[in-house]
Amino acid sequence: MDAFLQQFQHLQIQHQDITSATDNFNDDNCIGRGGFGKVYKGELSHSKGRSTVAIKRLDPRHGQGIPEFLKEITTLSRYTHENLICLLGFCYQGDEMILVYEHASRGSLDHYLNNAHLTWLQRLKICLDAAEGLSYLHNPRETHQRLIHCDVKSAT
Ligand SMILES: Nc1ncnc2c1ncn2[C@@H]1O[C@H](COP(=O)(O)OP(=O)(O)OP(=O)(O)O)[C@@H](O)[C@H]1O
Repeated sequence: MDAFLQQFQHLQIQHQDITSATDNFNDDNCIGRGGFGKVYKGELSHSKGRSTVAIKRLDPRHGQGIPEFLKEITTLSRYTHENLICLLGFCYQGDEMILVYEHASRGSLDHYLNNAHLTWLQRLKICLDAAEGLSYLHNPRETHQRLIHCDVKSAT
């Protein structure tokens, strides 16, 4: 574990910074819930500067453990594409396992797709952008292996 933390030191975020950013995981800052646990919105400093972020707090009752947490960090830190949400950092302190992502300010795609004002041209662009992101994952490069997502959806 020490070697892992050393390798990803640049992505580490202090627990105290996360509790301040979320007002101690106040439900008012909760923006969603998924397979990992609750997701909060907050502003904090991370590997790429300071911005609004999505903070995923792992809830062990959801069946995710340390191996899944470490795998998410190892995998996501290797993939960078404009159509993929970027992993900005993580916190592994005491019992806490937290992942920090770039915040998608327009929310889940399913809400966006329900917007009656969305034109067919815009819908087509969304399809192509999503396909480009997937194509990037599917094509192996020097920095990463081929990745098959297996769970692509517009929301939870
Ligand atoms: N980066 C983000 N920016 C904005 N909102 C987010 C972000 N990540 C998650 N959310 C919100 O939190 C909800 C749950 O996200 P999460 O990724 O945990 O669930 P999921 O997509 O079902 O993942 P899993 O497949 O692991 O269950 C999303 O539907 C979305 O509303």
